Amino acid sequence: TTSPHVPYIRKCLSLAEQSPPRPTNFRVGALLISRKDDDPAMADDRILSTGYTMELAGNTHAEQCCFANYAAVHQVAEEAVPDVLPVEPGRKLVMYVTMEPCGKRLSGNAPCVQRITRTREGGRAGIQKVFFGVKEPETFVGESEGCKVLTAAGIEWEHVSGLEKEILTVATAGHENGEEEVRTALGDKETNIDDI
Ligand SMILES: Nc1nc(=O)c(N)c(NC[C@H](O)[C@H](O)[C@H](O)COP(=O)(O)O)[nH]1
Ligand SMILES: [Zn+2]
Repeated sequence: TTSPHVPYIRKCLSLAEQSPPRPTNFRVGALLISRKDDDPAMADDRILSTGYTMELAGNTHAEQCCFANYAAVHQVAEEAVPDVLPVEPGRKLVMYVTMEPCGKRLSGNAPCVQRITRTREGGRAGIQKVFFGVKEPETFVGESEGCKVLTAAGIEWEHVSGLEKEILTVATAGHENGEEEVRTALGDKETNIDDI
């Protein structure tokens, strides 16, 4: 059976498809959701914001745009998002992203895990769980650190499997040899000698 989270990842994928292809990053989509506790059918979910890579001006990431869009609606700067996220008894905040939030960026800009963990500063509940459809490939920063940082901040995360190939194909559409990158990331190592 497929995970009930797949439709959310698919929605993030449709966001990612709106991202302008670039060789220097991945095309990613993100959703910020308010979820009722003990609602396994997730029937009472509220989508608070969406974002995709380079949706907003500059070298912006999907999660960054998701927060910035929410901030704009609440007339604050993106950095002030933690102050305007809803705090409602019996509900929690979760995030869906096609790709594991970045723990490091070659540009040196603030990584998205930092934007996520800071929602919990000052004793706020903030974002409690992050669901993503694929781990970040090693293309830019090698072994991804995102999940480790989330865990260290007490934020749960879950890899929702099933859409890896689609996610990686969209993510690498602007890359020189995206197909090769996808195969490598999927672990389809070249046929090795003893398989012949
Ligand atoms: N989770 C995530 N969401 C995105 O929207 C995005 N573009 C990436 N990409 C991760 C990748 O590691 C960085 O794109 C490179 O490290 C280059 O860094 P910049 O993007 O130029 O800051 N990751
Ligand atoms: Zn990022």
